[in-house]
Amino acid sequence: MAASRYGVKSKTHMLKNDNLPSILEPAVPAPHIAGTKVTVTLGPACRDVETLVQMLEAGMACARVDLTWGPVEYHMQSLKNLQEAVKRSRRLCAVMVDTLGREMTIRRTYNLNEQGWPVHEEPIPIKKGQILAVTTDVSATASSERLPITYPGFAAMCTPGDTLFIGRYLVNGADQSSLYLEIKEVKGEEVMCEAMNDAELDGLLTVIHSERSDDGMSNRQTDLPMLAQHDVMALKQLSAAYELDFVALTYTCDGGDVQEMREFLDDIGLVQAKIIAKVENRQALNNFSSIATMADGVILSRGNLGLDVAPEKMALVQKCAISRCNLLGKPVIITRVVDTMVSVPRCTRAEATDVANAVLDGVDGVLLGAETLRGKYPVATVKTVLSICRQAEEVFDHSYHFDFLMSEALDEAGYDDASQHSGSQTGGSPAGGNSPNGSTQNLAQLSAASEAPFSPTSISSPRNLNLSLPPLPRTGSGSQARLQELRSPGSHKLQSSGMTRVSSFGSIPRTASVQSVRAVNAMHVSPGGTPWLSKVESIASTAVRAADKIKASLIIVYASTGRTASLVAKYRPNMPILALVIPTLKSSSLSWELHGRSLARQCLIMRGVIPMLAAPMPGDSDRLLSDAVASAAQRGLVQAHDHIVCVMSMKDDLILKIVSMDSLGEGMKTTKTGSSQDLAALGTPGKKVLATA
Ligand SMILES: Nc1ncnc2c1ncn2[C@@H]1O[C@H](COP(=O)(O)OP(=O)(O)O)[C@@H](O)[C@H]1O
Ligand SMILES: C=C(OP(=O)(O)O)C(=O)O
Repeated sequence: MAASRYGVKSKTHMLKNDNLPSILEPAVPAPHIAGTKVTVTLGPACRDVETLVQMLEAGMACARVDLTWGPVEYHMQSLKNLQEAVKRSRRLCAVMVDTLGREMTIRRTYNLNEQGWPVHEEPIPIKKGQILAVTTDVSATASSERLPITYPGFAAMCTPGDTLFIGRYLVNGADQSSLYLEIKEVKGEEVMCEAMNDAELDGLLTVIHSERSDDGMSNRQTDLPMLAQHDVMALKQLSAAYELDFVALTYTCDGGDVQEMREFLDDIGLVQAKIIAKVENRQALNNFSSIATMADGVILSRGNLGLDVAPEKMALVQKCAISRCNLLGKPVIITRVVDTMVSVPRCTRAEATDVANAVLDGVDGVLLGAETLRGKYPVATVKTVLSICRQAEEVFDHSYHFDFLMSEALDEAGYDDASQHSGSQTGGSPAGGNSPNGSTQNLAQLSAASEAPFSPTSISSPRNLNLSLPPLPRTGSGSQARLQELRSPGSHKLQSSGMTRVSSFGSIPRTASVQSVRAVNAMHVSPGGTPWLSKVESIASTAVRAADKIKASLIIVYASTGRTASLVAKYRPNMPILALVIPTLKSSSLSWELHGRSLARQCLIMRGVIPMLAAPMPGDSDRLLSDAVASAAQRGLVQAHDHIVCVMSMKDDLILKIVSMDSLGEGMKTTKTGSSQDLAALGTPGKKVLATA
């Protein structure tokens, strides 16, 4: 089980319960929301206040507005409605803004309907076998013969033999509005293509280019700007009016993109917003380790990914990517779960199995797209997905997951005590990180099309997950320059800082050095060959182990950045995690602001985490905890005599504390001295402090 510098073990599904009759019993209706979180795309089908209230009550944790489509005024109104629904339902909901970024679309005229949502006129019919041009000629009108594309550099991206997919925004790829094309010739600004199927092109048409070649991919997508001008304007406008918790980075190419995005968000004052990197093509899979390391979370855009990756590789890519995110402790979300529910009230068996398998794989959440944007059953979709998740969580083998993480012990490199181990390690494993004999498969290899050499047996090898961190400089140079252009003149922070700025969500701080980030791959084995953990992660994992051993009903984690809470969530305890967010006072120019609400909402995307915002300036420490416990009892999270494991601090030391519920189940049992019950470590009641960080 020891970790290897050649890669880490892949995780297989282990069911805690394989008794069929008992599996058929309904999942105990949980008083809290399922551990796995649902993000909903707001659009015409669901953005009225009443539907939003129903989706919140059904368990929606996060709402996404997507700048790819719809005017910013439309999204402003959606967020206004959401605010009202949150107030009415008294439920927390995180806000995610998704960017247009490198997305390419076909230029078509449209009108705005009375709600301000764009509607196109007649669909464009295409016949299988016909030749048509995708053109960069801006004067062209969209027709069956010529389709003008938004990206001026498009023709330079294309080579005969490449394939194109043109489909309605958020389509499933199998409906009438999905067109597959093969590029035959590139003539100046006209890319001549043959249609592979009949289609009726309707709505906003997105274009996905897939290179024919697997080796030596040109990665020309990198030349597209990382953010569109529209994104920059919209992010500024939306953030002036609403608190934005997450920004989704479309078509992330590598970790460098995430760094640039962080710089940009900080520059426009969105310092609290977390970055969720969207992994949508093979290039992103090639650079997956750097993306997952730098970002606060990852969305596996399975629709787009599925167009660039051979079908037989998709499941393997998904499992591999989820496993890596789990090892890094980064929230990971998948898309395209129940496409069928766009038009019918019940998902297919394959979709239901897919959702459950993703939960067993270790996913944190699912993102609903067309299902809620334009689907007929948005509320039923949220309910269906969450009940599948809840049922799968019942059989998720938490101990196996815990042991898997422990055996690999991949930790947050470059943070606190990590650096002391790095010296003797960084030279040991090359940045490419594959085994010397080349036996390790990495994500890039898994994603290669079927004609590339690939041994199907190798995926079952325990040494298949190579967590190598690819070099930071990327293959293209376009986006960095363009982002500089988008910023105010004279801003050269990126070049001058000399530091790699990365995510701090439960893992690596923004100011970690390039070396420490690169050392991620090398540092999960100590010089002596024994896996090791940072102190915080050691406490977080110990809390999960302790909670398991004493059969606690709840883990309470005090939170100010969310790092400790996310490390506890990483170990996927068998019980909910209450993240008790302690608000902090921060000065901004002349005024003081209370911070904490955004973190509470951001905790909503972590599997198993239920955020609770503590009162500002809470009184004494014991009171704070007993109030939190009483509140957890009111929410049905704990009952009489239950145990609760708490991760908190005392002076500057991080400690574990185990408290018990009173016999009425209303609050915490207190000791004779009136303070909370004994501290305990791994079932050793009465022992004080356990570890410090
Ligand atoms: N026993 C306690 N009483 C009061 N406040 C506490 C106690 N333990 C922790 N806190 C507060 O909770 C917050 C948790 O911070 P920290 O442990 O750094 O979490 P994170 O990993 O989220 O940054 C801090 O503001 C800390 O002061
Ligand atoms: C790109 C997305 O996902 P998919 O690739 O699954 O359509 C999305 O939902 O924004």
